[in-house]
Amino acid sequence: MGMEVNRTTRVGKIKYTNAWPVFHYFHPEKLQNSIELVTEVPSILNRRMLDGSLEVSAMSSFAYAEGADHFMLLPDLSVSTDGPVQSILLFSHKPLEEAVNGTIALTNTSATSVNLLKILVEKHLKGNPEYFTSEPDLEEMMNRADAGLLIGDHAIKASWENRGYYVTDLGQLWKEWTGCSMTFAVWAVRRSAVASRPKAISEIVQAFRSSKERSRSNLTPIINNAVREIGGTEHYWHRYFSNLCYDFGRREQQGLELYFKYAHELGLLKHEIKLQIWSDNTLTRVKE
Ligand SMILES: C=C(O[C@@H]1C=C(C(=O)O)C=C[C@H]1O)C(=O)O
Repeated sequence: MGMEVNRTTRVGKIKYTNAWPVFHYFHPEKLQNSIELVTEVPSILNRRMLDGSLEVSAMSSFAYAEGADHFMLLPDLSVSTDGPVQSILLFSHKPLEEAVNGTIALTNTSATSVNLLKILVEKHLKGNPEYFTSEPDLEEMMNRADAGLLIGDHAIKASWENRGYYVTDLGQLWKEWTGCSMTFAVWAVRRSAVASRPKAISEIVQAFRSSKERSRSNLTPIINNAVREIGGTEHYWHRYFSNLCYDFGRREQQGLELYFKYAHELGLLKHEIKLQIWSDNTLTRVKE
């Protein structure tokens, strides 16, 4: 067939610091294919991937599963932790065991973490709370609820303020309960884009992977940006970024599969999910 038409590919970037290493050296203007970068909180990127107004995005792993028929995962990319994450935090007035039978406010910026909380509460802690969705404003949440869930930089900033709340790190609780790692974000591509612009997708995947590798070899520029834009100390951000895993290997995939299995058992996901990962020869298979 003829040449691929160079249409603009819309790519979503997570607004939170946790995704920075994969985006720090991702420079759309240096790529051959035309790219428009959209920076938003995860819940908005999720919606735009589902409605087709983005072709490629970092997004909530839970939202990938909801739209798995339309998506493929990009290889070797995720935001995961094998234990505490420091930025997925449930703040509560009372100890966790009591809070899980009260009222819980959920940030409207997340998909993975709100469902992770539901899994942990129902399956592990045997709680039965009432949930409501809220703007990510801790004070507002704690005025109205027994506990509040924040993610990303909202959680990080709240954790620095220490208002005497109990704090539960969901990455840590998941690890204690299952022994598994947890994948909060994945990078996905719409299948329609795999078919219509394979070269652009290849180039984008390469650019993400090389940004990740470059960031890994020297975190200093990213740490400095975080101190300047969010606050906190170099020491804090060094620990934060070194603790996050940006790969998507066997261990991360197993943890995510378990999360999807539990989500399906609780009726949070309609279908069982099989991870489908894009590769450079995906197109030949899609065409068959
Ligand atoms: C580690 C984090 O993971 C984020 C959590 C997400 C979610 O809960 O849906 C989505 C994307 C991730 O970047 C975080 O926000 O702190």
